[in-house]
Amino acid sequence: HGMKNYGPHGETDHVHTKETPCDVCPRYGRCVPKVQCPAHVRPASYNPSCHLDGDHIGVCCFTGSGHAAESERTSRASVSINVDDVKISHNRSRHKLKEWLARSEKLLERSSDTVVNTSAPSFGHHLSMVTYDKRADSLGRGALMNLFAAQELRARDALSEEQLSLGFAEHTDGPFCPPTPSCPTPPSQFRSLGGECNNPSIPSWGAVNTGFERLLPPAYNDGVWEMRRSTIGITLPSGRAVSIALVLEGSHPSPTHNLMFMQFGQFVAHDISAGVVFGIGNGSAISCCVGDGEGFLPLELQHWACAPIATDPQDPFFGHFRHTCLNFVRAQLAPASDCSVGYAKQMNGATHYPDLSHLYGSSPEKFGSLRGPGGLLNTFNDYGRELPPLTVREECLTAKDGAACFESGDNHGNQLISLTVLHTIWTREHNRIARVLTKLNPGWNEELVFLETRRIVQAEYQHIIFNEWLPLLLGPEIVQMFKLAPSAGYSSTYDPLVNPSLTAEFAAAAMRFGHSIVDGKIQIQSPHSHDVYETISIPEVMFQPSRMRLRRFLDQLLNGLSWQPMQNVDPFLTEGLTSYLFRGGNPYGIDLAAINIQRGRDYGLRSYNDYRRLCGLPPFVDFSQFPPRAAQRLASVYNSPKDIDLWVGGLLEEPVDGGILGPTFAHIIADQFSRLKIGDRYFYEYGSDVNPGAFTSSQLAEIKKVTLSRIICDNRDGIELMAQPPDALLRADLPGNAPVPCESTLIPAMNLIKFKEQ
Ligand code: HEM
Ligand SMILES: [Ca+2]
Repeated sequence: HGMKNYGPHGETDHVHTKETPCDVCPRYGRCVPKVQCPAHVRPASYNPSCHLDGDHIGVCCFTGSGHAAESERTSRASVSINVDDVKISHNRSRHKLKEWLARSEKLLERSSDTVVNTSAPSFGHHLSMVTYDKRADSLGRGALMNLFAAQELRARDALSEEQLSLGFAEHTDGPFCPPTPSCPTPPSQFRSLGGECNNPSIPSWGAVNTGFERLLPPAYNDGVWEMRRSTIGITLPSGRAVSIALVLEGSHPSPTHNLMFMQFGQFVAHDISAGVVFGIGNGSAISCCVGDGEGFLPLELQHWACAPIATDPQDPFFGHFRHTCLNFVRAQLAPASDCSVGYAKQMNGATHYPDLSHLYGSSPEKFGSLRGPGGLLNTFNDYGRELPPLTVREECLTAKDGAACFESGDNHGNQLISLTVLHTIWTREHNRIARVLTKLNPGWNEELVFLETRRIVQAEYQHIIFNEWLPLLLGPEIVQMFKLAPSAGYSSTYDPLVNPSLTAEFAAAAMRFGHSIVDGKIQIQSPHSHDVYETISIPEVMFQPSRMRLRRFLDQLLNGLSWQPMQNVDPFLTEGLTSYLFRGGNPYGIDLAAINIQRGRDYGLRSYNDYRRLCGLPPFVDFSQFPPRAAQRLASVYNSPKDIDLWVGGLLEEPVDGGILGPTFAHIIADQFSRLKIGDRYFYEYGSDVNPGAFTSSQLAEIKKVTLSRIICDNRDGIELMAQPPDALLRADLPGNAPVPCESTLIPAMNLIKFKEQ
């Protein structure tokens, strides 16, 4: 198709290639990929190039391994601010918070206008980002207070723009301090539920309800929280306008990767990244539009978290429904763990680590409701088939009689039926292992069975991410450059100075590449003839997983995910996401592309060019540097190439060798998973020198035999799925990947005997 050469030119140019790279960095500098050294993009920063492993070129970095703002804070002298200024700012921000909460309360009096109807598509959006964790709310309020203090100090010029953006504001504690987690000594052998107590010196790193960090300082219009504007200070084109111009409808199936690659990706995304939107009253969905989108609510009825997306009355889709407003609610903020004031950081409602927090829950309350007797997870026994427990919340978007929605650790497991299938498979894997361990170790109590099982399942899952999913995503070069491949035995890459936290760039843009690989239709195939039994349009099965109760469905869907190709990563998204997302019983849904773009601005992401520079790629100075069609489309909405949103620019790039993503997304994602490896003390590959819950080397060897195909085989119903392709993430029709019986040695299994206590 004509858009294939949509990508930019000269991607491989490196800014520093002119000089000969150093073999050893001077002054204790560390040689890292450019994306891991934000300092190198600042004028006058000295960062000679150097040799990484293989043929890769990195930069000598002198600012440590922190994210942009943090490294600066520790490497420069702190600036102290007048005590009176600080006191005034605290008082004012307390007052302002009261005012804001009162305004929010008042809107409830007009709830028929200001709260989203539970049958509207926007309600599905709300369900995707809601948290029921009460602590999240109180932390969010504290974060707002600290934010007001920052605004106040900035307005009084007590804090410069630079101090703010680089996190210089040390010794300016805000009015709110989040409680410090108390950690056991010696450290627990098991990961905590909420992710705290992982890093020995900063126990809040990576914990649930903490903020996303950043690769580069944010691009808030006021430096604090206002959404980004164009380089010349005018508002950017509406997210919907960009979506119409650049995100097209079309089907381009991947020649190699299957739909399970997509589904596993979303499963991982939900584990590590969960933005939380502001709610109103007792967690209701805020409405910023009249009705379902007939217009903007008058400002006095708009919640302060509203940032609705304007659509043109001539909109090719929403125009038919006379919609001119797409609902959008800004994401909640999290306070800095050291109480400092600064720019807004959005809250992550998941533990940042890949630890199956969306399966087990990340709060004691949630966990308590999921955990069953005997070290098992609770299940719903549906005539002999184990499914996740039915939820008591009203969560099915079209609540027909007999509709079934399920519980999960993160409350978002019903978003798409194939996601619910993965929740089911992993729930069963936990229970499968718990039963074996109970037999092997009759002396263990329930608690120990549970915790040991969880530790093993988390390790299997981490192994699948690093051993199977990432290589197919990033390609061999980038995997090598970022040291992401599993080692032969223990790995020795742990670095306690690395903050594992997710970056805003990863969560609000790069990892959302996944929306491009979604297919609008899921095909349910017969395992024998590959006849298609049923083609399901995805909006039908969003927050509507009732088919899970059909006896043959789970196996059939798993077969379908193996055979059906995913879509390529490109600027094409299915209308199931861009027009009909969460439509429920409505003739229209919402537009995820427009939402992604608006979310990037909500998070203060900088423009695409800035991240190209960070990754060592040349920025675009003129639209004509893009291939003609992309150039024309970009120029039709953006004023300047400097304004392009990261998610849009990233999707326009041609993939890196052996991977499926363009270089900018690939580097942002590689950096993230490298942090999640080298910054996680409990990473499955670390030995007892680092990891308080280390596996013995023979246990680790068993875990490394596990593949996603093994997990699928061991937890299918065995009604229609008898054979499984050895590589679960590649198309079953690829040479060498033809399905084999689940008993085949081509799908190796671990031997749990190594977990029998001596
Ligand atoms: C049909 C499938 C999918 C649906 C319906 C869906 C829907 C959504 C929605 C509604 C959001 C929240 C948007 C916002 O307001 O910011 C979201 C966020 C996100 N999605 Fe998807 N998504 C799907 C598949 C995927 C896949 C396959 C991936 C990755 C491989 C992915 C990665 C993400 C990420 C990283 C976020 C941000 C999460 C956060 O931190 O809030 N999604 N998605
Ligand atoms: Ca997690």
